[in-house]
Amino acid sequence: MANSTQLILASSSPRRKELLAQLGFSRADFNFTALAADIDENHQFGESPKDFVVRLAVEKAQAGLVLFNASASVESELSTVLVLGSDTIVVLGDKILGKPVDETDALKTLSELSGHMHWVMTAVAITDGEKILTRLVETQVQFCELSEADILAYIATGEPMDKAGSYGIQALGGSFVERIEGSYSAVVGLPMVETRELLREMNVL
Ligand SMILES: Cc1cn([C@H]2C[C@H](O)[C@@H](COP(=O)(O)OP(=O)(O)OP(=O)(O)O)O2)c(=O)[nH]c1=O
Repeated sequence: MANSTQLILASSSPRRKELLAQLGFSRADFNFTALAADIDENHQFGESPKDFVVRLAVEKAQAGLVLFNASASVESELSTVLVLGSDTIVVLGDKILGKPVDETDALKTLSELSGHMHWVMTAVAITDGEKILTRLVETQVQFCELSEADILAYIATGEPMDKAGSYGIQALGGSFVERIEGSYSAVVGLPMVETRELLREMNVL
């Protein structure tokens, strides 16, 4: 990674941080800074799930750039800044399922996912302040049948509360997943292949 390029991950997700770090294996000088870019994540009336998730990834990247620039030192003003944002949603039929607002909501979501196939959509956006590149990755996930007791025991672990669709495929929630068709890393929050492509296009890797 050129010394004059600073990569920022506009995310507070520890999973995205881990996945992005894994992409730097071929560059000893690969590094990035993570900062939380809080945006309004409300769905707009009439917006398709695909447009919604891409918009949020773009807005996170743009908000991250604004935040970074606001705190940048004179030295860092001389370098190129690239900011990466990402967003994940679960889509069941025509319903968008984000993170649960509370345990009752998690129970409702997991009951709906039980025994059914849903889509996980993850978008990634990277910007240098002038251009913005995006990728959208859609993955099909089939859940096994869950009893209410299974769901309540899962909710009691606390795992669902910060995750889209109220589950984490990378942890206990993985035991509900019968099969997936698509990108595992995208379900976890950052599609590795597509993110690597974007970083290559921006000359980071
Ligand atoms: C479906 C699924 C989602 N998730 C996570 C990925 C995302 O972190 C989260 C969805 O919320 P997001 O709003 O996409 O991200 P976030 O709020 O966690 O982080 P950021 O600061 O980048 O906005 O759900 C899993 O960890 N495992 C899964 O199996």
